[in-house]
Amino acid sequence: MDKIRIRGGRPLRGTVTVSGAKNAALPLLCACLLAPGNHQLDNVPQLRDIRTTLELLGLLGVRSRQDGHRIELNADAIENAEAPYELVRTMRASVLVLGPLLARLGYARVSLPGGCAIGARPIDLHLKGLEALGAEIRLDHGYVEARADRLRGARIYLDIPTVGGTENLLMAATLAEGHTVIENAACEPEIVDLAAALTQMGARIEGAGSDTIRIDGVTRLQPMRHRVMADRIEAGTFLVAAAMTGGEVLVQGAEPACLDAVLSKLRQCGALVDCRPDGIAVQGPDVLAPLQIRTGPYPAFPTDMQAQFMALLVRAQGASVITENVFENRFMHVCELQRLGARIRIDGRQALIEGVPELLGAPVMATDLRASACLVLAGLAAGNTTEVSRIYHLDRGYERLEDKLRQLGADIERLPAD
Ligand SMILES: CC(=O)N[C@H]1[C@@H](OP(=O)(O)OP(=O)(O)OC[C@H]2O[C@@H](n3ccc(=O)[nH]c3=O)[C@H](O)[C@@H]2O)O[C@H](CO)[C@@H](O)[C@@H]1O
Ligand SMILES: C=C(OP(=O)(O)O)C(=O)O
Repeated sequence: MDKIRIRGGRPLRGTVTVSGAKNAALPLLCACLLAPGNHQLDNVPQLRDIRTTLELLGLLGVRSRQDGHRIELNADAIENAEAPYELVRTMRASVLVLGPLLARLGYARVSLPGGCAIGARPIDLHLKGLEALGAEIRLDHGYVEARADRLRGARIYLDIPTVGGTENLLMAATLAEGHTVIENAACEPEIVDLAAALTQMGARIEGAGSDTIRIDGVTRLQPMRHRVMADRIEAGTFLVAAAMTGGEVLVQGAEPACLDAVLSKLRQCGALVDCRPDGIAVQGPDVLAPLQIRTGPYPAFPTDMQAQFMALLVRAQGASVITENVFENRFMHVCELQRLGARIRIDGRQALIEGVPELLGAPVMATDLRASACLVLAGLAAGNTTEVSRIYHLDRGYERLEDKLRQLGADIERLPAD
């Protein structure tokens, strides 16, 4: 398995360009199942999760061609409605084929994704919502089997504003008969991006980005042509990297409007943040101030940035508290940060971080996507050498992270498996 080796202690400087958002591209690719014809998606990041999704869509009968960051897909013939365990277990977002398959074919069989490192992550709300739309759902040997001759519009209240659940139901409702209202919907920018693409396909949607989404079903949709939004989490990761190394970086293409909570915390820790027409520039402070962070559904502070901020706060001057409200087990990076000398105590959903003046490099192991990013960032700020193993997690969600960091002056290299 590949590793990343970092020799830390260099401030990052320069310009880096943000890629398309993984979490927008995945539902957009699944949305292609809704309409026959030739779809085109631009600004798709080159990531392992994207390759897995294309493999899954291929199994279902979608033909695709990738040219750099453009993907063309043809969804004329959906021959198969089954998403197998082997693929779903490697990428939970595969469950996003459920709504579109059901809406288009009236049937879908999708493996239950199961838990993952950061939490149990059930899909009960996706299933309840589809049942409200008239689907008959059966669980059979770890698979969800869903059937409906034609979905019918309904009023759906989500107990939790689930991102994937909102996306699955939004896609399904576009082809349902009549009016659907999703209440307590997730408001994440990726949902706005998906709704924009669906609207361009002919769907009738109002309120995406708010907690109430209204959909008037149509009988057919046209293929999409869409440019995937910029990745706000990748952008945030570079901003944190610059701030914690005392560097100065412009993240080109970053959208400040999607990053309010993150930018506010960067300013509170002492960084200078400048939102410019071409992106966001950040200059790190000499001394990092401690922070109180509480993660939550958008527009609150994103759980996907929690681990990266912890890497920053371990060197702040004073005590910080991070409360993780979205996932019950998203502190797996803590014991690895401790190997570098961090002083962190976990108390339930809270991490209490006592800043230390310096970290010292060590071998560490990545456990999930953002934990990997956190360890790479910590390695950039630590003295000596840090080696991060199991970086396949990183490749799920960051496009050429080590190349982009090297371009900013980091001493970082990928070591191929022995
Ligand atoms: C591909 C993608 O976009 N992934 C993002 C998406 O994941 P994902 O869509 O899986 O996250 P959800 O918003 O669904 O999960 C939020 C919380 O709701 C719970 N829940 C969810 C669905 C359900 O049916 N029942 C239930 O209890 C989950 O266990 C979790 O505790 O949003 C998360 C929260 O911003 C991000 O961390 C992920 O990066
Ligand atoms: C948790 C994440 O992704 P996924 O939902 O694909 O596991 C993430 O992007 O941080």
